[in-house]
Amino acid sequence: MSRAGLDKEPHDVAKMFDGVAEKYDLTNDVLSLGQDRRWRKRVVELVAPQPGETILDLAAGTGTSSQPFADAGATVVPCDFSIGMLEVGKRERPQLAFTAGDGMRLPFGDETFDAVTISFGLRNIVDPIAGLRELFRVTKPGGRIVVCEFSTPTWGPFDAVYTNYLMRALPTIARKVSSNPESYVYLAESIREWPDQKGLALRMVEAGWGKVEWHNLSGGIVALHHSFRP
Ligand SMILES: C[S@@+](CC[C@H](N)C(=O)[O-])C[C@H]1O[C@@H](n2cnc3c(N)ncnc32)[C@H](O)[C@@H]1O
Repeated sequence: MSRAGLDKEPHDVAKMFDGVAEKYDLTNDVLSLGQDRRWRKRVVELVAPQPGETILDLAAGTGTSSQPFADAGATVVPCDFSIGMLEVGKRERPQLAFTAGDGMRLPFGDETFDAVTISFGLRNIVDPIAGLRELFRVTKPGGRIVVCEFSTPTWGPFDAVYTNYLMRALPTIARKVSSNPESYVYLAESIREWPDQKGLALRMVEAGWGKVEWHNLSGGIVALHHSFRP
C-alpha cells in the first residue's frame, strides 16, 4: 500500500500519511517551491490568534501549521489521525498538545474552541461537509474558521500550465525527494477533483457556517476561506 484512492478510505489516507511523515515538511517546501511558508503566514494572519485563546488545528500533521499559533500566545491543539505524522510532530515539537482524532468524529466537546483551522486537510477527509459540521460543533458561537486548501487558478492559461505541473512534473520531482512518491500522484489527482473557490464556500454554508469569504494565494493555487459560527 503506497497511496490512498480518490474514495479517500480513512484507513488508507492515514496509512499514506504515516508513510510520508519523516520527509513531509522537506517535500512540501520543495514541491511548492517554498511558497508554503508564505501561505501559512497568511493563514495565521487571518485566524488572528489572541493570547489566551484556544485554537484547534485539525489535520495538523507534524504541527507545522500549528506552531505559529503557540508562538502567538494561544493554546493550540494539533489534531490528526495519522499516528506516523503525530509521532514526528511530538518529536519535533514536544511542547505542543498533539491529539489523535478523526475529523469526522472529533474527540472534543461542543463549543470548545475560539477558532478552528485546517490546512491542506479538508480535501483528504472522506466527507468534507461532515468534517465542516464537526468543526462547527466544536467552535464557540461567534468563533471563526479558516480553511487553507488547494484551489483553482483564476487565470485560464495559468491553470493549464499548473495542471501540467501537477499531473506531470510534480510526480517526477516527488520521485526524487519523497519517501513515497505514489502519494504525490494522489495529491495531484485529489487537487484536480476538489471544488473551486465558490464550490467550497457553498459547502461551508451547507455545514452551517456564516457568510464565507475567500482570498486567492499564488493566483488561486491555494485559497483561504474564512467564516464564523453564527
Ligand atoms: C497534507 S497534511 C497537512 C498537515 C498540516 N496541516 C500542514 O499544513 O502541513 C494532511 C493531514 O490530514 C490528515 N487527515 C486526513 N484526513 C483526516 C481525518 N479524517 N482526521 C484527521 N486527520 C486527517 C492526514 O493524516 C495528514 O496529516
